[in-house]
Amino acid sequence: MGIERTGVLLVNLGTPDEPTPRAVRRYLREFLMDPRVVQIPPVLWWPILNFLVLPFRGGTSAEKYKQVWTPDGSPLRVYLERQAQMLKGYMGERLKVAIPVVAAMRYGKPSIAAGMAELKERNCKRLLVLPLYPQYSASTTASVEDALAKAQKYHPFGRVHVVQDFHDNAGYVKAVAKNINDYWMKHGRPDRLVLSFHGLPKAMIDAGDPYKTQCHTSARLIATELGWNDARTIVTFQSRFGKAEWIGPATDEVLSRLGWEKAGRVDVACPGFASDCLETLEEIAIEGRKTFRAAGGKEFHYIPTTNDTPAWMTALTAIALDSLPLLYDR
Ligand SMILES: C=CC1=C(C)c2cc3[nH]c(cc4nc(cc5[nH]c(cc1n2)c(C)c5CCC(=O)O)C(CCC(=O)O)=C4C)c(C)c3C=C
Ligand SMILES: [Fe+2]
Ligand SMILES: [Fe+2]
Repeated sequence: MGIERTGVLLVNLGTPDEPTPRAVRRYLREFLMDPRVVQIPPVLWWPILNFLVLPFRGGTSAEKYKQVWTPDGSPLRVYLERQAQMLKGYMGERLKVAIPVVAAMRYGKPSIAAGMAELKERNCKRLLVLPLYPQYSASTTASVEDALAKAQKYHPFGRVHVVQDFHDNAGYVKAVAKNINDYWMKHGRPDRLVLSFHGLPKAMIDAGDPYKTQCHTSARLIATELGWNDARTIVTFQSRFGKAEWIGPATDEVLSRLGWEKAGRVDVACPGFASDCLETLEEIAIEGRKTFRAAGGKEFHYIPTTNDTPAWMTALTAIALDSLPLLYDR
């Protein structure tokens, strides 16, 4: 069987349908009941989540989502849909055959099962899955695999290949570095560059998750590409959730210290996110700036992620094309 019967599923984490406490609770309930994400036995965790976490977090989180919501919806979903459209166009140009590309979310809508159903309807027999997580984690990549395995029962494909990560892919590294450099060409260079990745509970790393090592490798490669692989570049981890110990150093603590030390201009980029979302636009661009300035820092810049920039879409196309031969008959 050739390439023409292959469909591509472009997957990201998921986001609420609306910036309301109800919609946010619904989304967080699905997300935080995933045993790959919260590894507390469900009988203990379910009441904690539903009676202690969601009643409060639903409201505070909805307020945060309101600050970044666009007229077309949540930034994560808007970018995912644009990325899927562009990937389809770029792949079609390179392959000279149009193959379907469908966007899906691990939590919320459009679901992975719905994406698979759509590709089956379009007569696809094989599936290339591209999770938009540059660094592998069981909490993200493996969780997408869980959802695929579950949906395979209803929407079976003859063969499925899941891209595991692309943390050291040359196209990814160059696209992130170019994005930062393009920003610097317009706005000048900082004194410090903070590369902030989403955090993870330390226990997951101790259990063998390669995520932290992959983040550090990506950061080193990106900084080297920029000619900044030295003390000016600092790797941090953001978005701590819950009471357990998370990997560090924590982004907010480092921003506080840099402000307090009068370190000069600080730019933050988030190479672990393939598009802007709540965690970059609210937590870094809004809250991170406040933290830095409250500590006495003066100049703070948030550098947007690669989103739908041509360099990133070209790199993503190359990542997809590199994996496609695994789905041909050889
Ligand atoms: C980029 C990779 C991500 C990893 C690894 C990850 C792990 C992880 N996240 C939580 C808890 C939350 N994450 C939330 C939002 C969120 N997380 C990622 C990505 C990763 N998460 C993204 C892209 C987003 C943004 C979604 C959006 O709608 O824009 C949230 C929800 C927001 C909030 O209430 O603060 C939570 C909660 C855990 C526990 C975890 C690892 C175990
Ligand atoms: Fe997260
Ligand atoms: Fe957050």
